[in-house]
Amino acid sequence: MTVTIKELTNHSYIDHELSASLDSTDAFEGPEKLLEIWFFPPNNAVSAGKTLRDIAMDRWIEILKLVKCEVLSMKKTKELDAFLLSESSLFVFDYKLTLKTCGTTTTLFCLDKLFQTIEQELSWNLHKTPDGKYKLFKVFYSRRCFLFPCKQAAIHQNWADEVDYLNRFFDNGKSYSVGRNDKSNHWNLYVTETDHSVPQAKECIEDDDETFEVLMTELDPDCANKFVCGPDTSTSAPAEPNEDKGHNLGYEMTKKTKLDEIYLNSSQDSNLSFHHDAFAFTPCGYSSNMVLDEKYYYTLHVTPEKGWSYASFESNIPVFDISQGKQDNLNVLLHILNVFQPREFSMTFFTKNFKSKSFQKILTINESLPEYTKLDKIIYDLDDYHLFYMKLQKKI
Ligand SMILES: C[S@+](CC[C@H](N)C(=O)[O-])C[C@H]1O[C@@H](n2cnc3c(N)ncnc32)[C@H](O)[C@@H]1O
Repeated sequence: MTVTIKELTNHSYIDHELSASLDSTDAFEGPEKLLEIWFFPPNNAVSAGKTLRDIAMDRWIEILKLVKCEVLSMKKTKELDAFLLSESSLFVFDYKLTLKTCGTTTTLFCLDKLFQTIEQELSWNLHKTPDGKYKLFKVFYSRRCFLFPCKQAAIHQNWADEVDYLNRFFDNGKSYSVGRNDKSNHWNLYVTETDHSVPQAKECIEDDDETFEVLMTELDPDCANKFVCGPDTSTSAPAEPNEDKGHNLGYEMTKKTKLDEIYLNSSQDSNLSFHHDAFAFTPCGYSSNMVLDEKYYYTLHVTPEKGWSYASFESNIPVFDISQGKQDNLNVLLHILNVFQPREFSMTFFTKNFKSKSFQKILTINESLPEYTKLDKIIYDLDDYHLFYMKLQKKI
């Protein structure tokens, strides 16, 4: 069950007008700001009331306006809503969300409105400290160094200002600068200490949450070209009223580059469900969300322009477990590197389970990448997560 044309007409929401009008020819900041908020612990069963997935589309549009991005389309699955944005993606689960935005978006400016919306629309009583800061289960905010920091708005121009801003909302955050600072290509992380006072079900099942991210720069020009569609010269309307050119081309790019075949479980003979949504920008650029087994996602975003080419991959799929040991993150990484062939890339892997086969495999992953030299390799023991970071460069 790899990507099928049928899925093109299977959106829960689609903005055809926006899809037809997006165009950009300026230098573009591919590297994303990544915000992940866990309002309650995983598998939380405390709240029998509304969840984040009950927030209406027009509310999300208002919240995202503050971030300076728009919703292109959305797919609802049994356990998550996957939004494809004009600048990357938003994934909304019952009690957590992941917002990934690139360009000159102002990600953190949505926090106030987001919390207000949650309190008003969902009647959640978000816990606060006496000085009015939010006590949420866990918050992550991360990004690599920007390619064009001066183009960013206000607080996003430098990490210290972003941390100050986050500290206005949370009182238990820690900030890390990961990797060499002298090369202007390190990676930053802000993470709050897990708040165990947040109410949770007595029999809350501990989740082996893991996230794998690969951030690539200086893509091979031929590989990058596969994500260029050129100026829109067509005057004809899309074949189907439920389709638009951006989504049609996104589908074709996904198929041609085999980005729908990264995980074995998305193949025909798998019994797990697979949903996808992809968009090709004019004249170039690509974004896609893929959802496996109704609750796991992987997302890819590509800025192919020469001079600032960039591609990112992020996944919360526990590949070793879900494939019953047939596939691991090395196979996933090799597939991605083959599609983009970057000159440099960094990867991060978060897991709660230090002893898992996935984490043990990741620790030596560079030994299986003979074309690349390791620049940085760092492990952090963070509260209840372990973080692995590695930066690599192609051998000349
Ligand atoms: C949104 S996509 C993917 C961004 C992503 N963060 C990445 O990894 O590169 C960005 C690519 O689409 C192109 N693009 C074209 N029109 C755009 C628009 N209206 N908004 C954002 N990107 C646009 C950009 O020039 C860039 O090549």
